[in-house]
Amino acid sequence: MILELDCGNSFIKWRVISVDGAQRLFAGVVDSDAALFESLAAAPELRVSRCRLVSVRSDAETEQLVTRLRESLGVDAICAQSASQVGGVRNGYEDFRRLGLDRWLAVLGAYHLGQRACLVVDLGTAVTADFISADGMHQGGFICPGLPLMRDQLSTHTRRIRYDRQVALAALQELEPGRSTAEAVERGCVLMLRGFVAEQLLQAQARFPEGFEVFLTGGDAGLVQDVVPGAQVVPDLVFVGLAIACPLN
Ligand SMILES: Nc1ncnc2c1ncn2[C@@H]1O[C@H](COP(=O)(O)OP(=O)(O)O)[C@@H](O)[C@H]1O
Ligand SMILES: CC(C)(COP(=O)(O)O)[C@@H](O)C(=O)NCCC(=O)O
Ligand SMILES: [K+]
Repeated sequence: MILELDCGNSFIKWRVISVDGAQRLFAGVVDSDAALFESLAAAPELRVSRCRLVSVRSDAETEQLVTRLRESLGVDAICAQSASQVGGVRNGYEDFRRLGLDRWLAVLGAYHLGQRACLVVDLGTAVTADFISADGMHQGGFICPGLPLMRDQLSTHTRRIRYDRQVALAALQELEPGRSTAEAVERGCVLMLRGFVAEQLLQAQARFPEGFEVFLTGGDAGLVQDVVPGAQVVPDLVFVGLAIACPLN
């Protein structure tokens, strides 16, 4: 079994696939290393022989996780590294090492699945958009705060924006103008995300007149899905790229 990990700024997405990659055996989302090892311990008949991961966390945090994986599962995790080119895809950053590794893998995954020009939007702690031309050139992208950062900034920097999490979830049942603080903030922030995605779509239309594929991923992809009716929502997009960047044979 192969253990795959996508360590974002807020959550670790993990999954266990069969060695031939054909089956997804276990999967989960956890908010800490400790919770990851609890989940793995609870997976019945787990036999991990290989492990690969991508992390946008600090080197120290990533090394700590790799050490713990070695101690508890006996596997040496392979970590995705920056590259100026993988297969037919070229990194468009001035310094390719600066492009977030999750973005790079999502770009690799999208181009592999789409086989033509692509727009990739990843909605997590931050929201990122990346453009790839039909011939595999990553053209750069945009970064803005994601939903959790937007709402946290509002509550941190105001005196009277306060509401609890349960109310927040209920507020997102619809997007009419809010009649409470929770509704006004939650819906306002979701509209920011949707507006951002709509703008990326316009940019892609101008950039790729011959046509393009749109990929949405990240924990909040569902909130913007209907802004781009033809979009493919691929929660595992980073893992698709991880398999390309870190082949195990
Ligand atoms: N089951 C879930 N677990 C965690 N976050 C979720 C879930 N479903 C939706 N979300 C949303 O996804 C966001 C995190 O997305 P994610 O792509 O995991 O972020 P990151 O890669 O930055 O850690 C959360 O802030 C939350 O709004
Ligand atoms: C932009 C990000 C913070 C997104 O992280 P995430 O929301 O997935 O946790 C991450 O890709 C990152 O740290 N990038 C480095 C900066 C850059 O891509 O230019
Ligand atoms: K992201």
